[in-house]
Amino acid sequence: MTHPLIVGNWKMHGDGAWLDRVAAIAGAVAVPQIDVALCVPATLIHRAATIAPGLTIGAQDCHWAATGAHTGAISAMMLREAGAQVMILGHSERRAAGDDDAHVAAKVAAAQNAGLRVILCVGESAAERDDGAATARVRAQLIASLPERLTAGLTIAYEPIWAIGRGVIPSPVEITSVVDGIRSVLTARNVANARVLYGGSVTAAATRDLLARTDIDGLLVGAASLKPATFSEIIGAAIGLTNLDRPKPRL
Ligand SMILES: O=C[C@H](O)COP(=O)(O)O
Repeated sequence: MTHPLIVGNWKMHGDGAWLDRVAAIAGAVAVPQIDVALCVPATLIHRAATIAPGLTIGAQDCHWAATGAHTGAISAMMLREAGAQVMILGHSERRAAGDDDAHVAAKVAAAQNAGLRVILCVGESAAERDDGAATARVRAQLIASLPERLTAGLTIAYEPIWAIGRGVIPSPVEITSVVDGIRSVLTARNVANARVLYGGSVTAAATRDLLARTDIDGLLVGAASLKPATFSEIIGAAIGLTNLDRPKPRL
């Protein structure tokens, strides 16, 4: 039986008052048959990891250098020391803010060197989808976003940019094509055991259909992770599916 991985991404939401939400989410995941991570703003990582030791706390970005004159930046090792165990990298919102594939690859290397498990995001734009180029685009982006040396603990999140925060989810055929493309890249890089997540407008209602697919190992959840009740519903739906016969345990 595969353990689905559900990752919440709070993006730039949350202050100290939100630690109650962290505690509530931690309470919903105290079961062994599912992996849940919550990627909070950097300012909350230490406090979240302290109050919810049973919940995997993650970061959302890092600098690619281990140390140096980079005013305002935070290294992967600093985030790990604060309590992060996983790191989202290459999110389309970071790419839109200036990260290119080479930056992302360097950050993946930095995070892995710091001992963090990486959730590497890839996804096509609306125009690329309309051109029928989604799979080719995502494959190319993934190839260019992977560093030369990879260690274990890599997860890829397929997040079509046009589906993020829009209330739309790609068709099963579209997801199959892109996820197959992602897995072919991973196989070529000898990381075929990596998990592949889907992200983009995930809701509790959509969770069952998405996780019933055998090619998706979990979900990256944005807006629906902000409210513990909603996120717990998603987690609950995922737990309910762990009794299904999912043939390919990964990780
Ligand atoms: O990292 C999460 C994604 O950007 C999805 O966000 P969303 O669930 O609000 O569409």
